[in-house]
Amino acid sequence: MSDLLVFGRTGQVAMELARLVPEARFVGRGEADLADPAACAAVIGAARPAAVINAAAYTAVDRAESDEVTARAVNALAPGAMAAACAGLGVPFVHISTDYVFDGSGDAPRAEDAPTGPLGVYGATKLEGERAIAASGGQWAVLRTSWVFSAHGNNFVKTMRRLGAERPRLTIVADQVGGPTSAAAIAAAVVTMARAMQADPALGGIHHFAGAPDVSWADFARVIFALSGMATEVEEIPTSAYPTPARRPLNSRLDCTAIARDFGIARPDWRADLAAVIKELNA
Ligand SMILES: NC(=O)C1=CN([C@@H]2O[C@H](COP(=O)(O)OP(=O)(O)OC[C@H]3O[C@@H](n4cnc5c(N)ncnc54)[C@H](OP(=O)(O)O)[C@@H]3O)[C@@H](O)[C@H]2O)C=CC1
Ligand SMILES: Cc1cn([C@H]2C[C@H](O)[C@@H](COP(=O)(O)OP(=O)(O)O[C@H]3O[C@@H](C)C(=O)[C@@H](O)[C@H]3O)O2)c(=O)[nH]c1=O
Ligand SMILES: [Mg+2]
Repeated sequence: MSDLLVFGRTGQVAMELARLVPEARFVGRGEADLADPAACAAVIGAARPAAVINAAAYTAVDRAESDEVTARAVNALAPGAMAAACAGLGVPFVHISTDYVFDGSGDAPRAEDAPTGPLGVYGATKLEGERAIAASGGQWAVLRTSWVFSAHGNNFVKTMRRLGAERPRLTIVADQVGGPTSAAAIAAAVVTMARAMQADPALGGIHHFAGAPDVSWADFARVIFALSGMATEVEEIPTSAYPTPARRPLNSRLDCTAIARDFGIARPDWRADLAAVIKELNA
């Protein structure tokens, strides 16, 4: 896709997009700061791309609690401005959102129309972004995903390998359950969606996409250590024993049937993707 414009250069998903569609135009912070929504719209207006993917966001969940103004500009106002600019050009806009728009109650996987109820500023501003995009009147899609990992940037896999190398035993929450998702699988999904939307103007809307099977962070950590050949022990703790500025949902399970039906995209097995990422980290 040579006429594709991507917001983000250095993030996990942006880096995987650069591998997948190197011919796309990648817009970094130096070219458009998402704290300045009008600047983002101006970049789209000047470039006149055939489709836009937004892979940039304010993802520091705890920091967002004390930095709400910036988090809102980046996660809500800028995506809204991007979607409006795409609507003006009549081109598809694909955005990425999060399991943190939900309150995490119960233990059933959530469908796209399940009631939202973010527990913190990050989730609340991401939800505001979804709503601003939906109000744009153009052709848009929002991919809600969870627990992203890759060989680049900050993520739980890299944190575990760093902490596990320093300590024989780690305490990890076992009552938060979700689907770890590789940035590579997300990149492939959003490119597939953008292409399909170009071909069919009726396609779009919110779609859930997460790796399978669902696991707790503690179980995820155990597989990270096993595949890394590390002997680090995992002690299971409840969320109440791991206080953080932002509350996090306990149940992050996403029902991913709609994306299979509408776009032919299946849930990726995170264990296979994790093995590939660990191989890359070891190389
Ligand atoms: N990480 C996760 O676990 C999850 C992420 N998501 C969503 O997936 C998407 C991609 O996330 P991921 O790849 O992990 O994100 P990362 O945190 O790895 O990267 C974020 C990207 O956004 C850019 N960015 C942040 N602030 C600004 C700004 N003010 N102006 C311009 N660029 C900015 C960063 O640039 P710079 O390097 O210059 O700061 C970076 O390229 C996001 O929408 C996120 O909300 C959804 C579920 C889980
Ligand atoms: C480092 C560490 C974390 N934890 C817990 C904290 C948290 O509940 C869980 C995961 O830690 P993280 O810092 O990766 O959590 P967090 O940054 O909140 O991850 C989230 O990021 C945003 C951007 C999303 O959209 C979500 O899908 C999710 O991936 O593990 C432990 O229990 N022990 C530890 O030693
Ligand atoms: Mg984090």
